[in-house]
Amino acid sequence: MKVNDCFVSAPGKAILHGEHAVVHGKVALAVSLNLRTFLKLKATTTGKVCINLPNIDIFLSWDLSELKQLIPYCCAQRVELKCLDPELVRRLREFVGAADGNLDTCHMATLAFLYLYLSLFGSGELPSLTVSVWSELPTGAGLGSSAAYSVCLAAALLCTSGAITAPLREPDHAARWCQEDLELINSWAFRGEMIIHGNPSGVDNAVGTWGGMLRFLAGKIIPLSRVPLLRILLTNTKVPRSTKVLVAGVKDKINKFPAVMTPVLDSVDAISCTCEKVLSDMTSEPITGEHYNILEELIDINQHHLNVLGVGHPALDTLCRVTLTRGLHSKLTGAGGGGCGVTLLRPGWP
Ligand SMILES: Nc1ncnc2c1ncn2[C@@H]1O[C@H](COP(=O)(O)OP(=O)(O)OP(=O)(O)O)[C@@H](O)[C@H]1O
Ligand SMILES: C[C@@](O)(CCO)CC(=O)[O-]
Ligand SMILES: [Mg+2]
Repeated sequence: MKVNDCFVSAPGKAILHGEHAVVHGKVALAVSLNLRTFLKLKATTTGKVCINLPNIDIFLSWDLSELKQLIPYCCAQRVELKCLDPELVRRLREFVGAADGNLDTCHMATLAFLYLYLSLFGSGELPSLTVSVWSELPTGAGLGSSAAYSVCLAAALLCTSGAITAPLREPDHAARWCQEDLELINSWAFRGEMIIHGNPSGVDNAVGTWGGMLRFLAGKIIPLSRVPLLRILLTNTKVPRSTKVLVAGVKDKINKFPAVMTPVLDSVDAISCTCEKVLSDMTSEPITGEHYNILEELIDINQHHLNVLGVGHPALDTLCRVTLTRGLHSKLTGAGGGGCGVTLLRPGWP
């Protein structure tokens, strides 16, 4: 099968408030970054599928004949948006040598690629192609690298399979898909995230798909257009961590102490809603120091909550302490446990 070449990109994100709580049905506020992941898909005649992932040192190729062996297991049922095909996941784990569940998060990227490739092409002829993905985002540092990767894979493979059309180029050369195509991309990116994360809320792939700033609640995505210009400093502690492990740890804590943890999640929800209200006020009335005082206090309270949820790290504590000596307020962003923090900069700072 001969397919067209394709080049796509997707942004990373920062979460202002609501990480972890959003997995448990609470509100999150997130914004896209001008750091992107890029994917180039090239049609080949080698009879192979090759994947080059230089950021995580993975370079693999398979003969189409090997992959065809997996087809009878992948297209029997149309799986629902919110769940993976468990039989295909099991077969793929076996295929990549991780049947015992022993797969590091880097190799989850391979599994996510194969899952999407076989799900989208399994009912027809498998195309021979080479996919290369590279990113400006640090991998596994809280800036949505897994979601940007999954969005790129979903967009390129859907485009190549003919499920969505190649986007029309606008005069400024920024190509855009229609809403329906974006929803399809988002739903397949969510499956990629399910493989890499285990139990994602969907907020990261939503920002990676639509960009801009949005409010996310239980799968519902509301773009926020009335927001003031905020200056946010990103700091990478360079402490490695895995979102999958951190999300599972929070779930365990909630199961162990439901009466203790539920109010914490409710409070994070209220922080997101209060922050959203203040941001909206800042677009309809003159911005004052009081607006910033509230935003800073919300950041401090949320950072304490995230420590209570068990996703802090001494390096993040240091970030908060050091920035506070300059009068600035910081919190972790994304899954925490290391990775990146955000610091709100007041206008005119320093
Ligand atoms: N450029 C990339 N190439 C290949 N795989 C990637 C790339 N970026 C991310 N990944 C996949 O995503 C995993 C990291 O995802 P993880 O969710 O733990 O961190 P994150 O998405 O950067 O942070 P967060 O989820 O907190 O925003 C990597 O181990 C790899 O499987
Ligand atoms: C920790 C988390 O809330 C955000 C990771 O960027 C996980 C998720 O929402 O899927
Ligand atoms: Mg992630």
